Amino acid sequence: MVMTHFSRLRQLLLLQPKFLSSQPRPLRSPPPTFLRSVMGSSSSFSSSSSKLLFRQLFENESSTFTYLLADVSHPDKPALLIDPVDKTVDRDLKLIDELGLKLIYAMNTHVHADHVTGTGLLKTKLPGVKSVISKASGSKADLFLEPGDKVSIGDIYLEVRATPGHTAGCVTYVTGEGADQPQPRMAFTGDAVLIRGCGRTDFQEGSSDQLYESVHSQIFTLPKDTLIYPAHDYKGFEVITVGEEMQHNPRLTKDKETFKTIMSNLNLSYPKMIDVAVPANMVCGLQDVPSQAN
Ligand SMILES: N[C@@H](CCC(=O)N[C@@H](CSS)C(=O)NCC(=O)O)C(=O)O
Ligand SMILES: [Fe+2]
Repeated sequence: MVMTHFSRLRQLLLLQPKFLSSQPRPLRSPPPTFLRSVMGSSSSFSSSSSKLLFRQLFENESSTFTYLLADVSHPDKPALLIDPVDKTVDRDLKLIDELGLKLIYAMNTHVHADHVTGTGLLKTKLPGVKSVISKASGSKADLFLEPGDKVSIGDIYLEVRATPGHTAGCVTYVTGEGADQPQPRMAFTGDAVLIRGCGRTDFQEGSSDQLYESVHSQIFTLPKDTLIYPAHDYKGFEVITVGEEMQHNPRLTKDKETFKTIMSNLNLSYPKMIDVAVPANMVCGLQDVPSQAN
């Protein structure tokens, strides 16, 4: 499904009329607080916005972060997942059930090369969930995003920024601007920016020139206190700020030519699962079930 633009203020929420409401918000009990805790592969923390529920989850084999966001002040508690992994779908669904959330969107930042996305599996287990990816990815999904699009759950939204370079279709999702939105802002950078690193650029139409431009124009221009949540971590980090990464990223702080030299000398071996993962992820992770691969 290709969506049209309306002043780039379009929100995917419009496709979910039940979440459109002009009614005043019902009075509710004191807002829940979500204190930071690091327990196994899951963590959460408080936001100045009482309506955001946030969880950072980890998949050990591919070192992938999955993010759960929900608007818990909305009666339906609408939720979305960013970069779910097939192997941890049951964990994610159990958590969603325990928290009483309604999963609306299963989103990817890009076509992953190292693991199979959980979006297709989520759709089979929770019919009604919409898979979401950038139009530029060329992958199958229910909803295709373009730069400037907004994905809403309740009153919270994610803005889509094109950050190609690791792959041609990479996007970064940034929480909305404004008093009503989570502060500080949060940027889900996929593999564009990793903490003290960045995504490799040697396959999937990767380009170090493009990645450098993407990061410097779309991510390092965000407020310095913006929290960066990457798709992977190989070094024991969980979250960092834009300001800190602008100062300490060993690759992206360099000038572009030095960056390109660094990137062409990484000498990384290909991800073990690349030959399985990329074809699977081009069809939402369900290459063997074509009728459900959207
Ligand atoms: N060893 C892992 C793959 C590690 C890898 O290549 N990671 C990617 C992100 S997943 S496409 C990457 O961009 N790494 C950058 C870096 O500097 O490490 C496996 O076999 O799966
Ligand atoms: Fe990747």
